[in-house]
Amino acid sequence: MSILELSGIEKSYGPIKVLHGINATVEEGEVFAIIGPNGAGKTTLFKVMTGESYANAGTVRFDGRDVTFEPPHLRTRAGVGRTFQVARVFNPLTAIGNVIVAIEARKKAQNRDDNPWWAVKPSASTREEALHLLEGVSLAGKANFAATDLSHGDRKRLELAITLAGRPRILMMDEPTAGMSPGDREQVSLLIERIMKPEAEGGLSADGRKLTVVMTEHDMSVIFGLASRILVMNQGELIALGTVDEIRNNPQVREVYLGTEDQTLEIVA
Ligand SMILES: Nc1ncnc2c1ncn2[C@@H]1O[C@H](COP(=O)(O)OP(=O)(O)OP(=O)(O)O)[C@@H](O)[C@H]1O
Repeated sequence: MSILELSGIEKSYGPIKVLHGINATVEEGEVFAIIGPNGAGKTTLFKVMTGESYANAGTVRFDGRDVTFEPPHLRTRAGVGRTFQVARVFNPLTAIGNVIVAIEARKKAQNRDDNPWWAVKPSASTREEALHLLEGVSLAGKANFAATDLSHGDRKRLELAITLAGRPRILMMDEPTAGMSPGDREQVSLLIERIMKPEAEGGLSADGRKLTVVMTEHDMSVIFGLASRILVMNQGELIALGTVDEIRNNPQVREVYLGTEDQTLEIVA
């Protein structure tokens, strides 16, 4: 079943049109990657999906509901989680403190409780859930570190735990491996594969279903290792949408993005 549907998405900045009628659906449980050269419109399309930017024409549906003009915080509440190129964590708190606040925020939203979060004393079950999430992203050993003392990679792990605390149905990841070494990138790929699984299978998806992931990413080995399907953009147009093999063998994609050198493709083979 489609969890996200984009129909006829157009977007302009002033007189300049940067998205030209994008149609695509994201299926539940898949890793859907958006790739393309610099300036192709990937980030703009991603923001239209998260609500950080609104389309000038077309519709965005999440779980069958029209969310085209719904702001990000309401989409988050409905199950759209989001991570950023530079991890957004709350520096004054510890790692576990960050996750506790996110869990309490979710519970408050569920209970429609307007008490300020700082009045909350976390329950034992909240602490347990926070630790479980930190374990899931391999950060339990640093639960009591101040967020500000964590490395770049660990901050990304923490941001992931914070986002998962909201129990999203779809996880929108903007370049999850940005600024990482090749070894760290591989770790992140393995982590994404693992956390997507339902909890019963050792993952962190809380509702028994596989989590859906949408990502923009420049590292082709990450994309080709993880993606179920890939959307390729060029100059605001969707030029291809298909499986890894279909995209790797698409002559237009090779010409505008992957390169025609066999060497380029061997690296990611
Ligand atoms: N806020 C903005 N105002 C005006 N033009 C913008 C704005 N944001 C993006 N653009 C333009 O829209 C086009 C698409 O940009 P976008 O950032 O979506 O591309 P991208 O594929 O994500 O690029 P990159 O890989 O470099 O991040 C570019 O020409 C860019 O200059």
